Amino acid sequence: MSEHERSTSTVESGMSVPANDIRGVLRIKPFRTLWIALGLSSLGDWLGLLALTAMAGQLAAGNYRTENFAIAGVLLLRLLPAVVVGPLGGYIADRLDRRWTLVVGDVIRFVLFASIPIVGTLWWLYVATVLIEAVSLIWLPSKDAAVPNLVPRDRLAVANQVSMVTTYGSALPAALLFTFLALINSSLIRTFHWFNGGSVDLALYFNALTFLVGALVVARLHEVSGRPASGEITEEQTNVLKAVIEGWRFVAQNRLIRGLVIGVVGAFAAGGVVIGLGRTYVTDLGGGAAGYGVVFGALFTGLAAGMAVGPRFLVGLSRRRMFGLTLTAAGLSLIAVALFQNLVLVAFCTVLLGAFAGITWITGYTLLGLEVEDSIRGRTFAFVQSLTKIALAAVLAAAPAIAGSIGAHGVELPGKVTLTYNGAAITFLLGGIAATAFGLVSFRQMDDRPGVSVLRDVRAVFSGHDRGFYADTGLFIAFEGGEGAGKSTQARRLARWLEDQGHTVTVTHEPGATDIGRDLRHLLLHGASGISPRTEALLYAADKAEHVDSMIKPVLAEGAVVITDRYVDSALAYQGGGRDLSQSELVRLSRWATGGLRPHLTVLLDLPPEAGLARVDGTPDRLEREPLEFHSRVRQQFLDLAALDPERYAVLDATQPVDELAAQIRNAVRPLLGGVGGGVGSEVGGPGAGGVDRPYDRRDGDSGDGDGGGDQREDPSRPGQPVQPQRPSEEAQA
Ligand SMILES: Nc1ncnc2c1ncn2[C@@H]1O[C@H](COP(=O)(O)OP(=O)(O)O)[C@@H](O)[C@H]1O
Ligand SMILES: Cc1cn([C@H]2C[C@H](O)[C@@H](COP(=O)(O)OP(=O)(O)O)O2)c(=O)[nH]c1=O
Repeated sequence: MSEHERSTSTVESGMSVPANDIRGVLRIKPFRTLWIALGLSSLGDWLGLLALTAMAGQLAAGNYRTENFAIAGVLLLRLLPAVVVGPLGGYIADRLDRRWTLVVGDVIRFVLFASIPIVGTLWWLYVATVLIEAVSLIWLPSKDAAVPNLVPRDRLAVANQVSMVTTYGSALPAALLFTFLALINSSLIRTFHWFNGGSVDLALYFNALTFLVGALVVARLHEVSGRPASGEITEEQTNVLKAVIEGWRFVAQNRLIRGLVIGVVGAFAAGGVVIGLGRTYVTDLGGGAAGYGVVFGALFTGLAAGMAVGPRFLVGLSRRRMFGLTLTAAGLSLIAVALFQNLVLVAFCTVLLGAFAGITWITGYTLLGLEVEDSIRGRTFAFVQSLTKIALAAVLAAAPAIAGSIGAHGVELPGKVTLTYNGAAITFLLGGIAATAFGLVSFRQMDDRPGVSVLRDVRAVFSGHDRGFYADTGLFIAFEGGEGAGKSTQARRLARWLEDQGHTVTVTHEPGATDIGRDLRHLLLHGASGISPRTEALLYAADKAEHVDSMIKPVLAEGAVVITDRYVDSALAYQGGGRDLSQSELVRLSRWATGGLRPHLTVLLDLPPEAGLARVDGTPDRLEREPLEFHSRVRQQFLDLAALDPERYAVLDATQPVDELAAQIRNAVRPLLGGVGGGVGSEVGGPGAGGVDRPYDRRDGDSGDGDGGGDQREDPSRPGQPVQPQRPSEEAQA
């Protein structure tokens, strides 16, 4: 294990894990049990979707048109109950014992799924699909309502994130499993006479089994028993149609939301076309059930990859631009899927399609969270979610129907080559063109940098130019966090420790470390009330510009350590998360003010704002007087920023005692002190560390370590040599 890894794991295996850490929530046993049940049921759901569409196609086999209508029927029946009677599920779940609802729901779904291949007719497949959906409509709200009782409040957001990732993330293993089961199934049919079922029977039986196991898992979960307190669920259940109608009013008024809604619906429609017609298209290309599994899996691999790496690119590019661009790219990928009549190429383009759609989706969600005004955010979310459901239902139903009515067509190419384009390919093409158009429209609606070339922006992102830079000499550490998190306390503690080891350290803070800064600080914190958010952002930016130029850069140039109490993240969190200013604009403003200088490490001291504000004494300043929701948004924004670049952050639970925190901070800083202590050779710093031309300044005659951590203060291989800075990674150096 490298020094870096060791220090991170020490930090995280601390007694209390930060509230935003997934492991923390999974350590709660009842939640973990419920999570396993959810995982099984989601796996079953996806497997069921694949198997049922495949089976519907088979049962109606023979005619291109009826096959497509049969598939459309299954997809529509799956979605329709949710759209029409969605809230009813919550209402019923409200009146039943939760554990029994979950167990019985799973057992019923087990029986229904197992019955489908046994009965083996199309009409029973439809009836069972509706019944299964109806049960799911009660099962899911019961599950959702159970979670808040199993998890403490501050971990609820992470718990929801885990549930969401599990629900969608299980599509990929389901696709792999489906492919695998389809292959086994065909060899079973060949080998054994008694196994004379259809090519997906095995998948359906397996699927049934996931529900039975899920039932057994939940049966042991006594913690979820009982009925919810009234009102608990109904809050979650918004009436779909009502939300849509009310939502139109906001959409019509707001350019940003209009662009977002158009885009999100476009992305869903593009994805829906692939799901709705994937089965037919793969058959057209000569692939069977296994091929279908591959394409389906490709879509979700792409989605997952896009969601995982997309936000990293976002650091440099305006989110609004990113949104329209990736949607356009998703549309173009769908066009490529339609034109290439080859299964391998189709699978490849489907990965791209999924990746772009994934980035669009996550960007859209982030935009909704960050840039839509607080007062209408809830309604906008409800509106977008309802609309996507309806769009998905419409596309899933319409696409196979359109494909069925188009039928098969050939295209004559010069040289006597005939390309056959069936209804599915042509529908894909139409869907791709529509998604591309949606992407372009929403780009125009939302562009926040008119007149600036898109190519230049994109190039800047890929060259890393826009991401800022890290000083070559010295070590720059920032402390961030809400009011009273303990930043100044810990900054001083760390400085003392570093000085004891012979480093030259400057402790500073924002705002107000320079002469001009002091005046700005006074204006900002104790000046007249009613300062506009933009003015506030500019004044903080002015303070940063002065701070960086006149203090931070000169000290770093001498090779010393700079520890600052607050830096750019404070602006992004307070002015961006707290006020409603655009994140991308603030990123650019801060970058301009600081010349792009970024800390080698940011220590984020995370704690609930109530706790932090309670620690602050004296008359509260202008920002401390802001309401609790303001401070909660600030906290969330800090956590989001840390999540974008985990290597550069140490996120610590600031409710811990001062000494414990100080030790964890030392652990996080130690690997950056190149040449100090062991394990440097295995550090992740890599080549970047070797290129350092200016070592730290280091006083002679080390005094004691002071923390009893047993650290070595010198590189044993280079006694008496000054220490060299190490960087967590090279990637970010511009
Ligand atoms: N880990 C901690 N636990 C309890 N109280 C703390 C802790 N760290 C600091 N404090 C106290 O909280 C108050 C605010 O600490 P300070 O370091 O000034 O926070 P900040 O700089 O983040 O506003 C001080 O009274 C300090 O003694
Ligand atoms: C640096 C910075 C601070 N702030 C806010 C956060 C704090 O409420 C205030 C700084 O006050 P300060 O008293 O230094 O905060 P703390 O004692 O918590 O460290 O300014 C911004 O809003 N934007 C910024 O860019």
